Amino acid sequence: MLASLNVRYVIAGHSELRAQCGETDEVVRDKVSAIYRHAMRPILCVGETTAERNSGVAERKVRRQVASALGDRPAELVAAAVIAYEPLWAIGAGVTATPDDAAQMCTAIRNELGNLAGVDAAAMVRIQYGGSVTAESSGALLGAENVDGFLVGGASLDAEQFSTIVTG
Ligand SMILES: O=C[C@H](O)COP(=O)(O)O
Repeated sequence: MLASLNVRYVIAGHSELRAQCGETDEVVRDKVSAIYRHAMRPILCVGETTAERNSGVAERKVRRQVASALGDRPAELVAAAVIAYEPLWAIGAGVTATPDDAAQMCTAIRNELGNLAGVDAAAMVRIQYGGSVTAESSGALLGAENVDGFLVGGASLDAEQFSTIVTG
């Protein structure tokens, strides 16, 4: 149905669905398969909880989410994916990851994509940051290594602010 409406991008693995609707890594992989099967592109959401960050397993968790959804797929499909790194502690929280934190995780994601599909495919993947992005924080975050754009939530409800994020 989405494909027949000319939808091009579909979100999979959003943290709320993972947390509240039992969307496991296996379900996310199946969703991503369905998205590709219908010639659309997945926006794969990944991210860690506060507890996972504090206990030092954040990067391992996020890499596992990426590998589970995109591993063993043709490089051209991996290249067509968008990854949204959305740390759960930042979503709708008014707390934004620092540019350094975002860069560190987005670089780890790019490296994992390189392991899965090669550096050329990995370089083509758009990696977004999501989590309390505002017009004030967007400039510095966009300057962070391997942050290619944003998945904006609350700030998109304010036309002026969203416009500032889009135009820079
Ligand atoms: O899914 C959540 C959004 O992408 C991020 O929402 P937020 O910008 O309100 O934190």
